[in-house]
Amino acid sequence: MKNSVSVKICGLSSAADVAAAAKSGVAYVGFVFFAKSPRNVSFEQARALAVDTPTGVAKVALTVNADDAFLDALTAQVPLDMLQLHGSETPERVSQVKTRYGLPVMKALGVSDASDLPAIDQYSAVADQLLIDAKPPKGADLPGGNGLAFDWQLLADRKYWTRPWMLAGGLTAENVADAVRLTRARQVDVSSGVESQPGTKDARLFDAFVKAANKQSIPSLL
Ligand SMILES: O=C(O)c1ccccc1N[C@@H]1O[C@H](COP(=O)(O)O)[C@@H](O)[C@H]1O
Repeated sequence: MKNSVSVKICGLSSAADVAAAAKSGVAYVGFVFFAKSPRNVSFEQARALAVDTPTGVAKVALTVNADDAFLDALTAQVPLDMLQLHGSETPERVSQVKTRYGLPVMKALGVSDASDLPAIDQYSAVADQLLIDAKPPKGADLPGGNGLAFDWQLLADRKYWTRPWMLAGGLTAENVADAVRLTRARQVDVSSGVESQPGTKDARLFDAFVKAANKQSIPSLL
């Protein structure tokens, strides 16, 4: 049966991990293009991984405040299905990227308290998808991928967002069912939670994560 909560595993850097993620039933695989990240991959590495990604699994490139020169080179060299903008890109920049590259754009937005929620609406008007992640701690090297969760209760009473959205931040096989139940997320994203150490995925955790994400799913009426 098809998973009703779509899972993205981010920060993949080996062909074996991409194959294992696809076998676990993920909807998306993510490749990180951010030099400071332990999950950073080169365009050449990503191209090889993307070419081998099974049809039906969307290939997402995660970038952080990337300029046009970087995105021109990335999109020319790596076959992609989506761009994930994980920096402080403005709504105007999201629109520019969408127009220039003709790819769906997912904008990541950090949440630590209720005051972070109104800004999400501005992006809802321009991005194809939203990714709601924990805000990184002050002074952190990485704007995401820190294995930190935020208070999911903040999303429990949210008003309707007009775009599909994904929940991220500190998710693991142990907590993702609770996160889905509280937030009613239909898509979840994980990186650190399926790793044995930063940057090293543990493919044995992929199945457990995908299963746990779907544990609380509402049964289909069909
Ligand atoms: O994973 C990274 O190294 C990374 C680097 C820069 C920006 C975002 C990054 N990861 C994204 O962060 C979230 C949450 O990750 P985690 O599960 O808490 O480790 C996820 O969207 C990753 O795609």
